[in-house]
Amino acid sequence: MKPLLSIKNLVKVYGKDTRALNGISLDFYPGEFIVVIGPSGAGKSTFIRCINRLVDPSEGELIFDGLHMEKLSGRKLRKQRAQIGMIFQHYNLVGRTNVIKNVLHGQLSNIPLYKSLLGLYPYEDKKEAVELLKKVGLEDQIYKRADELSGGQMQRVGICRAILQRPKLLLADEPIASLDPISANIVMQQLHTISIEKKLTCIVNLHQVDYAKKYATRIIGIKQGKVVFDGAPSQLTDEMVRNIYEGKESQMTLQAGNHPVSLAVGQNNE
Ligand SMILES: Nc1ncnc2c1ncn2[C@@H]1O[C@H](COP(=O)(O)OP(=O)(O)OP(=O)(O)O)[C@@H](O)[C@H]1O
Repeated sequence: MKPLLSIKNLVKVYGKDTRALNGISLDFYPGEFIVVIGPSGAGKSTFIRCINRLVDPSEGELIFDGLHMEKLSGRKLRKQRAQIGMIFQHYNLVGRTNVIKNVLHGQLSNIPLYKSLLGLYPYEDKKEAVELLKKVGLEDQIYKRADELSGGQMQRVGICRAILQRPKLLLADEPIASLDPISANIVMQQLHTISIEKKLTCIVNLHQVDYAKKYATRIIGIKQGKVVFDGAPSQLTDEMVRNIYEGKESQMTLQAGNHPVSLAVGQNNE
């Protein structure tokens, strides 16, 4: 199978010497639900933001759907980025705008500016927006201002907006980090269900290893800007989790699904 996204030797250096990503190479395949875990400051957000070029990589290649993302700019970059949905920790909704309009914003890149300013969204988009909102249990909140919703509800709107964009790849940067446990569970469940229904490839940054094990088809562990685990949830033992979060020398190779993967727990990053 051809990867949807192929990342080669990705490096990100902030300023003079903050090496947030230290040579990451990974292939992601259609339909995978990937969860990225790792300690604070490991480079998870930087990694996910390099993929859609919210952060510009310093070195390396990002081949998404056949195009080199790292080489694109202007209209071409916007067009390619429209194929990648993004869910943010702090939702990034327009607070004063109602729920359905926030969801319809997912289609902004596909309709002329004057139409969006006049609120002239295609009927099909409005229909799908309502269907998505029903799916996440927000059918009664459609005309409510976004800033009147709870955090969990806001994130469910964020999911609908990203899905309405009809992306090939969905990125989620700590989607449940600001939520209480009950809302977090609902959001993860809905994100997972919708991704499967829509046959989306998902890359999700999480701090919660239990959620990673519950939902991921594949877990990537990042530490000090390097991949230190790449495998199926069943292969992630408690000791490996400790190693990812604490640091210990060991090196092994695993087979994750159909993809041969190399696993290096706590490898030396110098
Ligand atoms: N805009 C920036 N300018 C300078 N340094 C940055 C910037 N963003 C991140 N960093 C640094 O890059 C490293 C990786 O940060 P990043 O936010 O990617 O990690 P993370 O794993 O997502 O952490 P967390 O789980 O706490 O969000 C850290 O050392 C961080 O301080």
